[in-house]
Amino acid sequence: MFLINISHFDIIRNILLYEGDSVEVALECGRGLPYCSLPVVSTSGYFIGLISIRALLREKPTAEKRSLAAYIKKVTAFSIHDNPLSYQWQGSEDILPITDENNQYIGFVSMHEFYRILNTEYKSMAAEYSQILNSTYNGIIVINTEGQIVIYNSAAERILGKSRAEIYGKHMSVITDDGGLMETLETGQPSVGVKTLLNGYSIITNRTPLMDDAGHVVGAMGVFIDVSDLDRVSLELQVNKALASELNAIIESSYDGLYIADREGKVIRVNSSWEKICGFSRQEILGKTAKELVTMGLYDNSAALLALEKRETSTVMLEITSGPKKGQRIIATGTPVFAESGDLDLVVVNVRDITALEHLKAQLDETRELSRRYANELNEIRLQCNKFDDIVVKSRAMQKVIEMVIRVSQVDSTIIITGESGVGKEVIAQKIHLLSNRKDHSLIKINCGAIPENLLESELFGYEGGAFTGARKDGKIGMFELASGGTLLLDEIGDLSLNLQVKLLRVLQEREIVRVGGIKTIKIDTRIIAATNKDLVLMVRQGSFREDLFYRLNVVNIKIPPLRNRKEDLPPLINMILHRLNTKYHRKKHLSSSVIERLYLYDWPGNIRELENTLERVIVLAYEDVIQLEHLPDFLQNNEIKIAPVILKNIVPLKTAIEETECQLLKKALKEYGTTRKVAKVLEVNQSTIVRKMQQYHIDKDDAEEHQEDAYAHLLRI
Ligand SMILES: Nc1ncnc2c1ncn2[C@@H]1O[C@H](COP(=O)(O)OP(=O)(O)OP(=O)(O)O)[C@@H](O)[C@H]1O
Repeated sequence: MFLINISHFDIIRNILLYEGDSVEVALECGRGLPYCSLPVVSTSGYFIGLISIRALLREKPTAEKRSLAAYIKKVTAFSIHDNPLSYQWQGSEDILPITDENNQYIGFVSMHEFYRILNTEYKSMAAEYSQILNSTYNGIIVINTEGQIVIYNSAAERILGKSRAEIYGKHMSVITDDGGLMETLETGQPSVGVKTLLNGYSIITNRTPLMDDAGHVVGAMGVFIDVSDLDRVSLELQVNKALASELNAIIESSYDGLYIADREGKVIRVNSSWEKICGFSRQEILGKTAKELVTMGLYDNSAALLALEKRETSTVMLEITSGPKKGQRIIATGTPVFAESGDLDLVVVNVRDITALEHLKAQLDETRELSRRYANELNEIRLQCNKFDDIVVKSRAMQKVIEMVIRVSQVDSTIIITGESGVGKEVIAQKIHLLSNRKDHSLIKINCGAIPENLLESELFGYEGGAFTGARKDGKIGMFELASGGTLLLDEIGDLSLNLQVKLLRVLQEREIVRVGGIKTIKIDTRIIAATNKDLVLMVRQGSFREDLFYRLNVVNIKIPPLRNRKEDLPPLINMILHRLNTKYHRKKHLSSSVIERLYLYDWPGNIRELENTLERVIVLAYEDVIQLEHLPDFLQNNEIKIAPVILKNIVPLKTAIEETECQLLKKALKEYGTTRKVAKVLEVNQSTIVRKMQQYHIDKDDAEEHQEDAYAHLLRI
């Protein structure tokens, strides 16, 4: 392509003249030939010059032979190696002599032939140049000195969005954005690598002025390199780079040690955690195969190897067998990663220091143990709750009592249970005993008020043989000893004589007894629970109960509120007692709603025992299955029952009694009726009086019930 050689031309070799030839020979030789000139060659074959036949013919013929030498025109021959394209023909000769590099004459080419071939060559060159121009990916525009577009290739059409037909020969100004080509034409200055956005394409332009041999600007060429694809690729590259650095950060920041092996098991990547856990640097292992690492004795097993072999996620426990972490136990999981083709691509191995896991396991075990203990305790509480199935614990006041019972049952401290007759003191003492560690031993109850003093002493302490008249010969063991390991309930403790109070105090202090008539002290392991419906504080004040004994007994005081202060317990109590009685007497009795209402309104001064007795009497005596008002005893038939009598237990100043009565009345009414308006209506006073009285007695509507019991205690203490 574009490489033409003169040897490709039709070289005429055998028409020539020698320098010694005469003019006549030359004329003879040139006759009939289509050439005006002929080459003259020396005898040694060098090219000398050209002879113009026409010039010879113009000469007058003479008789003597004339030498050619005078007519030879010196011209430069064309070397066989010269490029015909660069040949500039300036003379009038019609042949071109050809010589070799040593100026040895070869032949000649007719000028006609020379230009014909050159012309053909130029045409094909032009076509090829055009092809090249149009097939180049870069847009090329060439303008002449006038700024007219003379070259405009297909890529330029694509980039500028204008066809060649529209543009060709037009002034560059037809293109809105000329890419600075006119400027190049004007300044003659090239500019390279200017990036612009042209017609939506990202373009780099190179502008070059076109110069002639004299250095004049004869045009300008602009090359527009479309880098839109490049930009896109570079954007993709940036995204991929960011993704890679993100991945890198994730891998590096992983708490688990990670190493990645290729399909041959060769380690291609390792993170810092892996280095830390295993004690090897990445330089030591990168490029080595999983098998080599085991053979080298770094560790004794390989999850990567296993995953490669099995082609599935595999976990192994391994031990580091060399390096600073020698002896470290590790859990490693190898996960194979497959390419879309299904071929195994990579293995990702995740390692974790098992010591941390073991630590976690220990924590888990501890937590499990803790929850097992809690579950047991919960179970225990549930069991304890079941132990209250046979009694009613509905009201908040009774729930508080039971909570206390559960707590005190776990310790051996002395307890005093106080409350009116029939509220359930003995029941509570039994519960404490049954819930305590002493439950497998006896609970012995002794009523201190029911036995004469001298008898009570020997009952409690026992006696030695012959201690007194009528005493057994071999003596008798007392209640303190009998209840050893168990519980002794001293009921009606308020009825204990002062003499026995001293003795009891000693037992409580020393935890030992001396039998009546004996001298030997006997250690006892008996829990003492005392119970009374008397006001021991008052008795202490009056001197009928020893203060020191009172404090000894009063370590824990369980106060059971009277039934009238916990009416929520009444319906379930009625149900429970009815069920028990119906079973006992094989009846199916139930109460009419008016009876239930009447029972609710009654104050039950004899508490639960009174309720039990009343219901038993009704169940036994009534014929009908549904108990009506008329079946109730007289004291319950009274319609005025709603107006509860004020029970006076002690002599107190009138003003105090009135105030306490008012206070109790208000609290009770508030509890039952809720609003001051309703209370005012029931108590038949103004609402403002109720509000004023509440302020006077510092009554908060919510704690009316809570403080009821304390109010009684306060009243009794006066
Ligand atoms: N919460 C309760 N639920 C069901 N029955 C109860 C409850 N409290 C007490 N009782 C029953 O009430 C009756 C009287 O109880 P308990 O003998 O324990 O009272 P007390 O206070 O010891 O009486 P006293 O002072 O007269 O000795 C018993 O039959 C008992 O079973």
